[in-house]
Amino acid sequence: MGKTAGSVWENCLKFVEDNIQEQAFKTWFSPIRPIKLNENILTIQVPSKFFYEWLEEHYIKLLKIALQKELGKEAKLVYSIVMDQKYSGKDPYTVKIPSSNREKVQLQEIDAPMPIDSKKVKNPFIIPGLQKIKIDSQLNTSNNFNNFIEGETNRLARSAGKAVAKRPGGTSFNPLFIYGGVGLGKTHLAHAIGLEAKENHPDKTVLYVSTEKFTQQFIDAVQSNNRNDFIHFYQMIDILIIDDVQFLSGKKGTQEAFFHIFNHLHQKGNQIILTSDKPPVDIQDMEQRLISRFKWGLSADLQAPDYETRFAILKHKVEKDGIEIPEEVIDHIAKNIKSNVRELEGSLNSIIAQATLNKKEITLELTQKTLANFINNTRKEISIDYIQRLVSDYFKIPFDQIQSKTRKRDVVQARQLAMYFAKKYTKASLSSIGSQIGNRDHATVLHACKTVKNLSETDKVFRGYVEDLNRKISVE
Ligand SMILES: Nc1ncnc2c1ncn2[C@@H]1O[C@H](COP(=O)(O)OP(=O)(O)OP(=O)(O)O)[C@@H](O)[C@H]1O
Repeated sequence: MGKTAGSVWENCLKFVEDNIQEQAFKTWFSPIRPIKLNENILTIQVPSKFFYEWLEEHYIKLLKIALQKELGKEAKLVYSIVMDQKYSGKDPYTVKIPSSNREKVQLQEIDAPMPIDSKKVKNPFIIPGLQKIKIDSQLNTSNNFNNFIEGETNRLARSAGKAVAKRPGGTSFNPLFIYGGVGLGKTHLAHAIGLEAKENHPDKTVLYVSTEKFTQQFIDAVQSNNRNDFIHFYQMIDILIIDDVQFLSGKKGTQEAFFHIFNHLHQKGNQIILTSDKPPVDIQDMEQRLISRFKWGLSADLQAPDYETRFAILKHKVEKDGIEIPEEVIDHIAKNIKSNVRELEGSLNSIIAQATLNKKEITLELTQKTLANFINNTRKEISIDYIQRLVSDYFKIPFDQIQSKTRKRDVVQARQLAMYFAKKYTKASLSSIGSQIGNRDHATVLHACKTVKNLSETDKVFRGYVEDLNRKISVE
């Protein structure tokens, strides 16, 4: 009977087994599947790129001897990476991706196996048949460095991002942890780093994913028994960008999977970029081992832009869009809209819209009027009712419980927070706040405000609640 891929590989394994430790053999050789024999060329399937690199580094000489014993001096080896451990037997060049990723990340086709041209093969043993997996990086090209305006408040994060894009994995900024409040440019910067890294290193795989999507993919993978495939997939990425990691909070399973991915990538010197709305230590319900890893590299914050940066951002935007606006208008917006860049852009857009709709010129007067409306509109929804609903939603405590007389500890705490924020964000009097939140008197409201203040100073977890809620309310 003629030789088959199976019989050749079986004999190779016997030889390898006699020459290495049992444990190493089990780890590195048992998962390999022989898939094709074409004259003196054997194709084997390995479960990941990492796996292939390990074989190359540690066992290639042994493999060569083993294979030459079977197929003669001209023996050659081709690797095929198949994510799904169970090789389907249909098409050796198909990289199987967990269905969750296939749909959501839109992992694309792999490179077709390179034609085997022995004259071009540099390594006389290995045929360059290793498939490279192409993935869609999910990067938004409009969020690049060219239109990310530099200023005092983002300088460190921006230059760290630039350094990472130049030498991904090669700086001590691994992971690069970018944090800051809403609308301050975390996502924009993360995309910019990814885009520039891709441009500098076209051979590297870059992937941007939001934590929400990552979590959903993980849930899908678990449900379809593809947990390992999910982890292997992410372990292949050279530059992994995960946005809003604070949303991993409380998600134990996803945190665990991410821990394995993080360790693997970090160990290999692959770059990890994370964004969050708060610094690592302030993320609640996050495994300590992850928090400590987040701090391994560089944590850089983005703060609310100062006047000069706000001015420069507005100026850049109008110039880019080819809109003529007097400098005093830009100055007026930059002086009045201070909270974040999203709001800054929003206010500029409403001024442009007003002028266009009414066929008017953009003047200081029109700007003042529009801005007054804009500020009113963005603040309009902050009513006591709105605050109560937000608090009820945040703590998952039914609205009517907050309104009730119950003295249950968590409800009391939620009620006190609602009172505190009602005092902070509305013009209502203490007694009016009390009557709208559980029909209490003004002394109760006063007591609630003091309690919240005191607890924020002494209790870190509680302070986290206050900051989270504050952020949520002030965005609206
Ligand atoms: N330095 C900057 N220069 C130019 N545009 C900026 C800058 N910072 C932020 N922006 C713009 O502001 C808007 C909000 O930024 P982005 O979405 O990146 O914020 P974020 O911090 O990720 O917010 P969130 O916490 O809501 O996710 C985007 O349109 C972004 O392009």
